Amino acid sequence: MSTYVLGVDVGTTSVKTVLFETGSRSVAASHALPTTSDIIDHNLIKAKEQESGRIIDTLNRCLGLLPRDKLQHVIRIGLSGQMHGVLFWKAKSGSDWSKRDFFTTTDTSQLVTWQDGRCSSHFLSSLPKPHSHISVATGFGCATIFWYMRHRPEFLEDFTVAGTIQDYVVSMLCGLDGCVMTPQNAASWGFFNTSSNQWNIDILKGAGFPLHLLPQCVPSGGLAGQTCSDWHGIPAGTPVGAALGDFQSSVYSCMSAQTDAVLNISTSAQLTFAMPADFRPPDSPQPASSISYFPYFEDSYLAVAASLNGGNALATFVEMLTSWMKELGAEMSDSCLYEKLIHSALNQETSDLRVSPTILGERHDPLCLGQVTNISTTNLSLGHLTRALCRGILDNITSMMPAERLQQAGVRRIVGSGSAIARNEVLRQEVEKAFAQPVVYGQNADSAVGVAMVLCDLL
Ligand SMILES: Nc1ncnc2c1ncn2[C@@H]1O[C@H](COP(=O)(O)OP(=O)(O)O)[C@@H](O)[C@H]1O
Ligand SMILES: O=C(CO)[C@@H](O)[C@H](O)[C@H](O)[C@H](O)COP(=O)(O)O
Repeated sequence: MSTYVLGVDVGTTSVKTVLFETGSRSVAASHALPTTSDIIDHNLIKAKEQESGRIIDTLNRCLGLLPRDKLQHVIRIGLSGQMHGVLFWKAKSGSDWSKRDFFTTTDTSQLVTWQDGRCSSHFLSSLPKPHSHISVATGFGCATIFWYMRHRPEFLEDFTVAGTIQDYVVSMLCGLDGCVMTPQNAASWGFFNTSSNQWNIDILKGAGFPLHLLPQCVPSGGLAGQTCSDWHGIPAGTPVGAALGDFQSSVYSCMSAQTDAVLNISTSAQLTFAMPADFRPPDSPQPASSISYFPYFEDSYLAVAASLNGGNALATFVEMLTSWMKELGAEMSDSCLYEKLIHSALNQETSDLRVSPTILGERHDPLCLGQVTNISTTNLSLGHLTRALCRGILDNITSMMPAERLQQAGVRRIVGSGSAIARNEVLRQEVEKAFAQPVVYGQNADSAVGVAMVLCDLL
């Protein structure tokens, strides 16, 4: 009889689910659905929040699409998801299981995501200096909590637990009172030391930070508990892994050699390679560096250029066109627009138009926003713009991780992953032009596959 590991990735744009067959180590079924959970709040400039209830509803629908007979034979569950973000809930009442074998959200806040820009450089410079090699940026969980502490302390009084969206799902599945978090996600919140795997308790305490909101740290690849109830046909008592970062999970799904670099483009974009096993990060943060070192498994690290501007730059372009067309009295679905844009750029092999797509800035240079330059009368077609935008996304990430750095690290191959790459041939063409090394492509729904593989490897 076949058994499966369920892998779930709660991404910024979509939820992905896969059933990974343990015997053949292959994907038996998978689904992805957009969450359409973005909250538009004109009162809070630069806020980027998502409705956690809609994300969980999408998760329920996505699981409902998987074959029930196979779900009954799931022996482990792994979750990954968007890092850095934070949501808050009340212990014991964060979810409602009364609707049969799935849960919905109850006393939870919205999710403040990694794209949130409410913490200005001025605000960040007023925070204590972390004892960590990772500097704190806007959109990082601890920075967001500090922001609430200073600007809306009454908001925090409503909640007793905090975590990333993937940690929340794990807590609800296991019926935990608190939240457990792996170093992969904890590092993404800031004020976490990856050498000792501990929060900067003394520094945070000194600054009046609400320490009870810090999750308990458990190893990446470890278990958080067991399902407290039947879940979409998966029997109660099934072991659940502590949630991983989507970045590390996508790398796990497709990095097969030490000489591979992985380029993932989903909503955001990351270009990364594995550091040698004996690498240890510097003692203090280097906020001006475009390369950071994120914990992988055990004591190992990935060097990463983590760009805030990946597939979201294309999505913003599509949104902009949709709103212009609406004003002009025309309508077209997003998927139709993507198809037409990609088609027009495939017919426009190069462009002298230059698009710098850094609409969210970058963590090492938050004030450097997007630009369009070299505009002439002959390069204004949709084909030119789409081609230049795709090239700009690649130019930006390769400027953050220069070719010499990849060469020095001995990178011999680029593995492309993420659905922005999988669904966009123009982007794939630009990826292939951007690197001296050959490019191969990973699986679809990479992070969900990766986290399922991690849980399978624990068997
Ligand atoms: N119909 C489409 N055709 C091509 N690309 C698309 C389409 N819809 C979304 N995308 C791209 O996919 C990106 C989202 O990828 P996804 O893997 O779902 O993100 P995440 O893992 O962050 O949730 C979008 O930002 C956009 O660039
Ligand atoms: O920024 C980093 C790491 O610092 C990224 O690896 C991290 O995955 C992203 O910020 C978020 O997790 C969003 O991921 P995604 O939804 O774009 O897949």
